[in-house]
Parts: sequence; C-alpha cells; structure tokens
Amino acid sequence: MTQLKSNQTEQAGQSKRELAWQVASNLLLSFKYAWAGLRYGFATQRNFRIHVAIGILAISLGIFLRLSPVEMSLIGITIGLVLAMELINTAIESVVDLTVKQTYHDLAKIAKDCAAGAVLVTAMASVLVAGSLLLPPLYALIVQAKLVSIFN
Ligand SMILES: Nc1ncnc2c1ncn2[C@@H]1O[C@H](COP(=O)(O)OP(=O)(O)OP(=O)(O)O)[C@@H](O)[C@H]1O
Repeated sequence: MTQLKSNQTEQAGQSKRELAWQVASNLLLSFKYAWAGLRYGFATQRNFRIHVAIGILAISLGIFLRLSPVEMSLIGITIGLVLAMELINTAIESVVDLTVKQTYHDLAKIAKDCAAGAVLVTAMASVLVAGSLLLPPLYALIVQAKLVSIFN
C-alpha cells in the first residue's frame, strides 16, 4: 500500500516535470534563474524598487540607532517578506496575463487583487514593525540632541 502510494506520488511528480519546457539541471542554474527573477522584479516593478529603497533605509537607520540583533532580525525578516510577496505578486500577474491575455475575467481580477492585497498586508505589517522598533530610539535621539543644544 505504502509502495503504491509512493509510486503514484513519483509518477505525479514526473508528469508535472514533463510539462516543464526546461528544468534547471543543477543548483548553480537554479540560483541563476532565481537571480534573473530578482533582476526582472527590480527592473520592471516600481513598487519593488520602492520597497528595496525603504528596506535599505530601515537597515541603515537600525545600524545607526544600534538596534539589538533580535530587533535587526525582525526588520530583516519583515523586509524579506515584503520583497518576496512583491515577487510572488509579479509571478501571479504574469501567469494571469499568460492565461487570459487582454480579456477581462472575474477570476483574473480576484487573483490579481488578492495578490496585490497580500503585498499590502505585509507592507502594513512592516510599517508597524519599523514604527515600533525605529521610532522610539529615533525620538529619544532627537530629544537628546535638542536638550544638548539648549544647554550648550
Ligand atoms: N484580465 C483581467 N481581468 C480582470 N481584471 C483585471 C485583469 N487584468 C487586470 N485587472 C484588474 O486591474 C488591476 C490592475 O492590474 P495590474 O495587472 O496592473 O495589477 P497590479 O497588481 O495593479 O500591478 P502592479 O502590482 O504592477 O501595480 C488588477 O488588480 C485587477 O483588478
């Protein structure tokens, strides 16, 4: 019974791969294609570039404010989530466009709207994380700088 199940899974896996136009034959090639996806996202998606810029700013601010390793990790995970979601959104958009081309379809609208909604959810979460971790020390620094300028 177990053997039968594993044979069926294997067959299903093989038939899926048979539908692929090309399969990356080694790890290096897999990285090459993943890098190509990142480059495509950066070159074509304005929102992706905005998220990268905000991410770099948040990391720089975190280093400047000397956040703890755990706080920096939280910021890093949040940035990664937003960027990954943006790439998944781009992938879904491409598959939808490939499927329905330039025709209107309710399901195409649902797929694209939900993918965009997923990006929005992670972006809002990232604002919450960045606000909670970066704003208090930044505010303290500004207050401290003002006090120093008053007493000098
Ligand atoms: N084929 C389609 N059928 C129905 N609605 C569509 C279709 N293509 C796009 N739309 C609608 O238009 C909106 C914008 O489409 P688009 O392809 O620009 O996605 P987008 O998520 O706004 O893109 P981006 O993430 O690049 O800003 C979609 O969210 C969807 O509501």
